[in-house]
Amino acid sequence: MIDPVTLDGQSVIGTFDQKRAENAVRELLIAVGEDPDREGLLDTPARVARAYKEIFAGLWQQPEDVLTTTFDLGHDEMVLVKDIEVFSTCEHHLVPFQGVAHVGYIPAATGKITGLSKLARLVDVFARRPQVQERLTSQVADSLMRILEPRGAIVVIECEHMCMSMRGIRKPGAKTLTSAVRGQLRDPATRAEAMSLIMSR
Ligand SMILES: Nc1nc2c(ncn2[C@@H]2O[C@H](COP(=O)(O)OP(=O)(O)OP(=O)(O)O)[C@@H](O)[C@H]2O)c(=O)[nH]1
Ligand SMILES: [Zn+2]
Repeated sequence: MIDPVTLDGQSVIGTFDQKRAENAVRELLIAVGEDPDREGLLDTPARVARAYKEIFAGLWQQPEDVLTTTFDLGHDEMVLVKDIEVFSTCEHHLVPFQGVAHVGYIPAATGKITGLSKLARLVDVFARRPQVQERLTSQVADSLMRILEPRGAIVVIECEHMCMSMRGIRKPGAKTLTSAVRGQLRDPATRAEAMSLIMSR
């Protein structure tokens, strides 16, 4: 057993092991009563393992890897990117949750601004891990605060969880909203301005 390493509040114990993932998928197929040696399933363990490598690629990335481009535009008012598509995986059932993220921040007067696409890349770093929506939301906000040192940050995520739609309680269409608000965006007027931008269609 490798000692866990804590990444942004999430501990991981190693890097991706393709062979081990293939063996696990083969075992799972046997466990559900399937024949992993029938023609249609022959390549499935390797294929699923590769898919998991992609789906969980964020486990081996750091937010610093994507918030690279920073520049000083002298702009010190709110920047908000909304409706960023999110695909993540619920850590309780390993099925997807999907929706949108809205990410905003107020740069410091002399502070750093990042490229708009980097905010979407930041969401992906954390979404591509086994997740709960609350932790995903706060990881995005906390890493923005740490790396860009803005005056404030707001992250709102709206998702449908397949573990609530396709199984269990079976309530398709139910949406979970989570928010993480930091720094000056906690001020009621500033927060209200951000929320009205987020909610406007
Ligand atoms: N807070 C939170 N809960 C989540 C998230 N994703 C899934 N869950 C919940 O995690 C819980 C796991 O509950 P358990 O009782 O251990 O599992 P279960 O028997 O499969 O529960 P059901 O889904 O109610 O059938 C469920 O209530 C899920 O809805 C998430 O992102 N955040
Ligand atoms: Zn779940």
